Amino acid sequence: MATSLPNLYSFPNTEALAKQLRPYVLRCQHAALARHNTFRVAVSGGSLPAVLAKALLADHNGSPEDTPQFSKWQIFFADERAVPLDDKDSNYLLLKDELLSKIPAELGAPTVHPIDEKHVHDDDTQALADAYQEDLMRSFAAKESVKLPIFDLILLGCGPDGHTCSLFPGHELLREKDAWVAPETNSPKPPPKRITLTLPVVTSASHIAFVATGGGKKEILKAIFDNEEGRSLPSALVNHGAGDKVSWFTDHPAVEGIAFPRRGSL
Ligand SMILES: O=C(O)[C@H](O)[C@@H](O)[C@H](O)[C@H](O)COP(=O)(O)O
Repeated sequence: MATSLPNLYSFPNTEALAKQLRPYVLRCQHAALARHNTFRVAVSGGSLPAVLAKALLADHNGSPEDTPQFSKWQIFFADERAVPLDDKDSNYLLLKDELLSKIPAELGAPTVHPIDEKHVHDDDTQALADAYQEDLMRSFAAKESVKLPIFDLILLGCGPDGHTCSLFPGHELLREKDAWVAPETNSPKPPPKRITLTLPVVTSASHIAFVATGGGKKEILKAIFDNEEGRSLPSALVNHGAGDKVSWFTDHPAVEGIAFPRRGSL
């Protein structure tokens, strides 16, 4: 467990949030490119892709610090539903519609790692998870074997029940220690069959950012940040496991009444 605390940022609205998310992501990009000339990032579904697009596709000033170098990005999915890539429930399709299809040619094209469609209709979702884990192993381990993949950045949402990725409250999967990617066959949020990065992979990332907006998140964020009983919620477990590597990008309605100290800017 980390001894440091997560950073909780709060902004008046999604536009202001996106303006701050941009330099945060680009700082992670520059640090990663300096270290290994590639930027490995994992993204969730839900409302995140739209906010990320707002941040990254905004007008830019052309300086290297303010420019996404998408040709050096490798984009993975923090979780994905067991559906074909053109299904309306696919997180890949969501990201494609919101962001990938709108990247101007001069910013380059990222390498995207979708799930292997040939396993989406298997009765057992394990094969889909295994195939994705093999993709991660090829992408992260190169020649030598690594214990865990270290993402440069993982971008997450937080559900109204405190779930993140497809890690749901009380599910056995929260105790997974060995697998990098695991199946979830009983998701309370439809569709039920999914794959997800596991908690050790999430907390090992260099940077982890949550985006959570709207008054509908107020109760659960209070439980995560202020209440002892919220400690076992999946999003709180990420906070406890990764400490100040975690940054929460919220709007004011989502954190109304929360005692945990907030920061106004990065
Ligand atoms: O595929 C999924 O269902 C998502 O990855 C999921 O984990 C999402 O991030 C949260 O449910 C928050 O969603 P919102 O941002 O839409 O509230």
